[in-house]
Parts: sequence; C-alpha cells; structure tokens
Amino acid sequence: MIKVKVPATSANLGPGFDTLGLALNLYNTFSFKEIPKGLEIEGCDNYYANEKNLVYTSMLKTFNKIGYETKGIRIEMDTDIPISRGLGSSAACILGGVMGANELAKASLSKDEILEIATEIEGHPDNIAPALFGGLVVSVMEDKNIYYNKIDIASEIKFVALIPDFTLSTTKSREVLPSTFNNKDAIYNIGRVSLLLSALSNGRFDLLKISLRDKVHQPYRKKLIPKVDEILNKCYELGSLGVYLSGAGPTIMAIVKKDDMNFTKRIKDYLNSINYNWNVKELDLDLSGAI
Ligand SMILES: Nc1ncnc2c1ncn2[C@@H]1O[C@H](COP(=O)(O)OP(=O)(O)OP(=O)(O)O)[C@@H](O)[C@H]1O
Ligand SMILES: N[C@@H](CCO)C(=O)O
Repeated sequence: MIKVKVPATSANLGPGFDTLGLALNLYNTFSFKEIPKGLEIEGCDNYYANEKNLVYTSMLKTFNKIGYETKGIRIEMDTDIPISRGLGSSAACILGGVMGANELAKASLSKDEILEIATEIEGHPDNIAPALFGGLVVSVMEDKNIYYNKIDIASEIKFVALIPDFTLSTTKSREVLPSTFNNKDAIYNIGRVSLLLSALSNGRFDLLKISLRDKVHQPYRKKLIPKVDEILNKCYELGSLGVYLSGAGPTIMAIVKKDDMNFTKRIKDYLNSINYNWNVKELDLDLSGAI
C-alpha cells in the first residue's frame, strides 16, 4: 500500500495572482494499491467515486506519461481539505494522484517532473508548488517551464481561515475576471506583491494590510461572496494584520500574530451574530510539503 499526504494551500495572497501560494497544516491522505482489475474508490462522496475522480485521472495521466500499464487501482481517500473553498483541494488530489502513480510504477520521477505533470493538469502552479515543497513558494510559468523559489517567512504569524458553508469552483471564479488590465492596475499589483514579499520575509507586519490589496482578482470575486467587505473590515477591527481571499475563494484568510489568543473566538462570535454558519480554522504553515 502506498500512502501520500498532501497539505492544503492558500494561493494568490492578494496581489500575487497565479504566482504566490503557501502550504498549511490541513491534509488529504490518499492510499493506493494495485488490484487485479477495475477501479475501487473509498472515502469520498459517491458523486466523485468513479472514473472522473481527479486523483484517478491524475494517476492515469502520469501512467500514460511514464508508459506504465495497470490492471486495476484501489484508492482510499481521507480528506480534511474542504472542496472548492479556495484551500487547494484540487491541487491536493492532483498531487496525490501523480505521486501515487509515480510510487506504484516505481518511476522515480523527480520533484520537478512531478511539479510539471501536476501543473499541466491544474493549469497554474501556485497551489501545486507549495503543496509539493511546503512553505511559501513563488512560481511562474514561461514557455511551459516552471520557475519557483521557496521563501522563508517570519514565524510569528498564523493563518485563520474563515471557510464559508458554500462552494465556489475555481472555474466559476475565474470566469468573472477580465481578460485584460490597464497599466495602472498592473503597476498597482507589481508594487504590492513586491512589498508583501519583503514584509513577510523581514516581519514588517505593519505593511501587510496595504500590500495584500490587489486590482486583478479580488475586486471581481468579492461580488460572489455576500458581505465580504463587512467581514474583511471586521477582521481588521479585531486585530488581524492582513486579510485576503484565499485562492479563488470563497474562504477569507486572516493573518494574525501567533500570540493573539482572542482573534479566532471573536471572529467566530461575529460570524455567528450575522448568522453565518462558517467554519473558522486556525492554521500554521506546513514546511514539508507532500510526503
Ligand atoms: N475530497 C475530494 N473528493 C473528490 N474530488 C475532490 C475532492 N477534493 C477536491 N476534489 C476535486 O477538485 C475539484 C475542486 O477544485 P476547485 O479548483 O474548484 O477548488 P479548490 O482547488 O478547492 O480551490 P482553489 O483552487 O481556489 O484553492 C472538485 O470539483 C473535485 O473534482
Ligand atoms: N490562482 C488561482 C488559485 C485557485 O486555483 C486562482 O485564483 O484562480
């Protein structure tokens, strides 16, 4: 039996659309076994327990690339990453499938080759790279090549995920984005993403609020999440250092000082007071990535 454990990820971090992402200590674990024939999937909703399952299709793509033929596969899924909430559930499934296939076929793909195959399936590397390497990872694509760098960030912060009780698929959330941007908006984001990386690396947390703003995706996606501005303002009022839409949303991510023992309870109370039955989770960076 092969087991692969993959962390959740929070992509974009405001201005770093399709480029920044960090891994968090919330996990999906996948177990794989070859069987005499067919496909068996356990541990997921019936809707996903078939040949279209993303873990399985990612395995098949990998087998196809490495020229391996299998008679049958059994997949057991133990998943804590909520589906379509902006916490990298698809990246986790894809990496699970690619890494599981690599191990079953004893193919010895390198981490860079795994990154390449998984990114080809996901379409962008900003969730896949941190899920694979852990920590905060910057990744860009050029001519189908992926260039990435893992960055150390100040350790005095934690992440509080405000996870709505509704889903928002990445496909839907990308459909509302414009296809072109004016140069003012592009410059706005370039400045902020640069400031953000410097602030995270040397602990200038006073700069987070301004550097997490962006003009490329959050303003458009906010329309898909009722009361989002009120919630963002409340996070700041309750002491958050910075707040952004995690991945394609709808999860809102608050960055909070590790020693702040009040924020999580107070934001939960606030969400309850407006009858938002959201799950609030305190998370830390995962520094190891998928294993
Ligand atoms: N536990 C799971 N069981 C089966 N399929 C899953 C599971 N988790 C994720 N998936 C697959 O991933 C898809 C969700 O991907 P989507 O990109 O919409 O959300 P996400 O990856 O959670 O969000 P984001 O990319 O913004 O972080 C599902 O439609 C399904 O195909
Ligand atoms: N960069 C991606 C992350 C979600 O997959 C997006 O914002 O659409």
